[in-house]
Amino acid sequence: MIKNVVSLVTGGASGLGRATAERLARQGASVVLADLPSSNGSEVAKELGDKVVFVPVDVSSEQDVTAAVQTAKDKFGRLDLTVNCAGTATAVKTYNFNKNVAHRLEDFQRVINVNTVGTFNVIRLSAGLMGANTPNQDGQRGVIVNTASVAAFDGQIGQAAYSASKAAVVGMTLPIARDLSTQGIRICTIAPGLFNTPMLAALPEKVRTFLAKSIPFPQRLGDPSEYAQLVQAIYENPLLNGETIRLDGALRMMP
Ligand SMILES: CC(=O)CC(=O)SCCNC(=O)CCNC(=O)[C@H](O)C(C)(C)COP(=O)(O)OP(=O)(O)OC[C@H]1O[C@@H](n2cnc3c(N)ncnc32)[C@H](O)[C@@H]1OP(=O)(O)O
Ligand SMILES: NC(=O)C1=CN([C@@H]2O[C@H](COP(=O)(O)OP(=O)(O)OC[C@H]3O[C@@H](n4cnc5c(N)ncnc54)[C@H](O)[C@@H]3O)[C@@H](O)[C@H]2O)C=CC1
Repeated sequence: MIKNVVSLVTGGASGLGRATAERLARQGASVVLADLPSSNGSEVAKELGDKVVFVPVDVSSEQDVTAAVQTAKDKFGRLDLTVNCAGTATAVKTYNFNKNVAHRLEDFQRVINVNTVGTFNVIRLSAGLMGANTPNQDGQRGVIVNTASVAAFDGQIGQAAYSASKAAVVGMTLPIARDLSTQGIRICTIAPGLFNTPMLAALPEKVRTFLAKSIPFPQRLGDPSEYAQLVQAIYENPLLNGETIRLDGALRMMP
């Protein structure tokens, strides 16, 4: 079912987005791979073949995302699947009493701007192009998959900004499913646990080991291909809509 699908994958140059672009391309889908101009998206797109096109995008920019959606239309004629993987994290306490310093407001705003505003920006502009599709026999015109995090539910010390930004993605999932239902566009959110990507590699080794040991089963970091597998399952199952799915080996993060 993935063959001939036209997709847009944000954050496609690295980690979960890259694995998703790879899986889609391998099965014959076309991919608009959107990532920051500073990323290696251009090289990744070349590696993945002719049907993968890199577009430099900051997901929080209306102009950039409009250009990415337009690329899907110009190069491939339509848009069937959008996967929001672009994201950023920070780890700072709300108030550090040892240093007598408050969490910088700009850091909080930056994380919300990319993870929440950026995700919504991509959703709203993708929906416009998907709405022009001819519906399938079930009335479906398109599918959107977002990426939250288990931190939306059990954020740790230092995760106020990140957790808030991801909880907002969880929160927007049902109302957007309702908004887009008239056009037959489905939307689901994946809340990953701990995946072996460059983002997680930024955590101190001690924290990573501690976190991995706290996963009930399987007691290891997730492989990005396992995230991509769920994206495909969501695309292929017509009844999945308005839901957030934890993909975490039953992890519940400690404070
Ligand atoms: C990416 C996802 O979507 C999935 C996830 O959410 S993965 C979970 C991500 N979790 C985080 O990012 C945790 C964020 N928090 C932190 O990094 C830190 O708590 C903080 C930097 C915000 C503050 O740390 P702090 O209280 O000032 O203490 P700090 O001096 O840094 O650390 C004290 C000790 O506790 C450890 N520690 C801190 N946070 C820890 C945690 N969450 N788990 C285990 N150990 C931790 C430190 O490694 C350190 O150990 P040592 O003294 O032996 O070096
Ligand atoms: N790795 C993990 O364990 C988990 C990751 N997540 C989420 O999954 C998503 C993907 O994360 P990873 O692949 O791990 O991280 P990553 O850091 O490997 O990849 C993120 C990609 O997003 C891009 N990006 C960042 N800001 C952007 C912006 N403003 N516009 C366009 N692209 C931007 C980066 O350039 C990068 O290529 C993120 O939303 C992250 O919060 C959630 C839970 C766990």
